[in-house]
Amino acid sequence: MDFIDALAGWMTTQRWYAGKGHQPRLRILDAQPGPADSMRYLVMDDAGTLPTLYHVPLVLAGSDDVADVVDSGEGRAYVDAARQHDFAVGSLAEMGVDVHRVTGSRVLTGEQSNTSIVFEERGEPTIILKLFRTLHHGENPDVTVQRALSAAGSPYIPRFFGSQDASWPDVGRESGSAQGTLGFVQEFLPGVRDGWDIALEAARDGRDFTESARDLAIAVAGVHGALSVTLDTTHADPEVVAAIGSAWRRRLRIAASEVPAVADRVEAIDAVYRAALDDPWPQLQRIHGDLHLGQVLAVPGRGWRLVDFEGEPLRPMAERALPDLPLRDVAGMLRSFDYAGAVGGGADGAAWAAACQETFIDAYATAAGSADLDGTLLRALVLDKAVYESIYEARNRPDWLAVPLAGIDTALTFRNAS
Ligand SMILES: Nc1ncnc2c1ncn2[C@@H]1O[C@H](COP(=O)(O)OP(=O)(O)O)[C@@H](O)[C@H]1O
Ligand SMILES: O=P(O)(O)O[C@H]1O[C@H](CO)[C@@H](O[C@H]2O[C@H](CO)[C@@H](O)[C@H](O)[C@H]2O)[C@H](O)[C@H]1O
Repeated sequence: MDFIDALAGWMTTQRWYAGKGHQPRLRILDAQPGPADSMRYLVMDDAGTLPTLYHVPLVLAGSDDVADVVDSGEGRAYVDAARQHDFAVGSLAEMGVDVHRVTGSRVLTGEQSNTSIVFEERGEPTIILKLFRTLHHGENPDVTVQRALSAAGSPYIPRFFGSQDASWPDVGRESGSAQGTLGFVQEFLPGVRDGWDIALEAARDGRDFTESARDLAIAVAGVHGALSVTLDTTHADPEVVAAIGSAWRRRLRIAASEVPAVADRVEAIDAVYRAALDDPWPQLQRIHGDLHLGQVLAVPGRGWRLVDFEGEPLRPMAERALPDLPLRDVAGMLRSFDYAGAVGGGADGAAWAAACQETFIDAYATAAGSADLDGTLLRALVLDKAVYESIYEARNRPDWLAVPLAGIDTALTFRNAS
């Protein structure tokens, strides 16, 4: 088997491989020397509807009797460099971190669309490096937003330590090359649990979660307030509003073509979009962009922290870096309570979710930093999120498709009643 076939075979087994549902068609766009004798392969997959560029650092091991093998032969093997301590520490140093106190490293396991490595200093986990696996031209929003929040002293995110960019050939650009983010480093928060885990347990047991929902709303509003003063904002000119409206409708068309139940509701959903597009809009600003309970971490004794500001994975990267409506994040959290209520399997999941949603909205409205809560706009954004989720679930977790579909019906019923 040649190298490219072996690479394709290995990549499809990785959680971060985004091309689920098709056979990869790979070509190596570039190979750049990395730390600890590694080679960063920048690998284009042309098989999907849009080409995807993957970041695949590999290192040659002297024996083929090793773990994480990508390709092997003649007693040697290419292995995943991300799982090699020397590569990990070398990358950390390249991102500007003093590595003298680092005593160990390990790759985080779990449902991750990137690869995160946790480092110990004197035996204690203190640093986390997130290696982006898909690369895009332009700085990754995760870096732009977390660096700005950290510099502003926001208490609602982990502290930002550094990042690293790379350039690669791109015949589609006038300059002939593209530049984007390979990864970044931040403070590791020990002993955290993510909000999804905690909420699901509470929903299952029918335990009140409104106090946590209130604290979450305060954290989200605090992040919005800090971002509205630290990064660019845009006036919602008619062209900007029209562009966001087109993105809603583009998404609705994709969902309608993949999910019959959405196709049946296109007109009703579009009526809500029309009303929202006719409303006066607030100033647009940077936001989280894919906020849900899985993106918030509870730090023992210190409250909530938001992570993963990369935006929705199904959205084009250029769109994710634009100023947007803070209510998009509010809508994301409201939908997430709905998910936890539905998936938790408690006696009255719907009532559990409704109590969290009500508390979250009330607390957000009065918290420092919050944006104006326009009901029509919020309803459109809740629908847009549920439409996005219907595509996400149809493609990744068909068993859960009923959750966003029920969310769409609730949002439409609410509109008819008002
Ligand atoms: N600063 C941090 N401290 C502790 N754990 C973290 C930190 N950042 C991320 N994590 C853990 O890693 C998981 C995945 O992080 P995330 O940024 O969402 O990665 P991805 O974009 O690959 O999904 C989080 O759900 C959390 O469990
Ligand atoms: O991979 P990411 O965490 O960036 O986000 C994607 O996957 C999420 C699923 O894990 C998806 O979130 C949806 O499911 C959550 C429960 O697993 C739920 O809390 C969210 O409300 C729901 O949107 C997210 O939309 C997707 O972008």
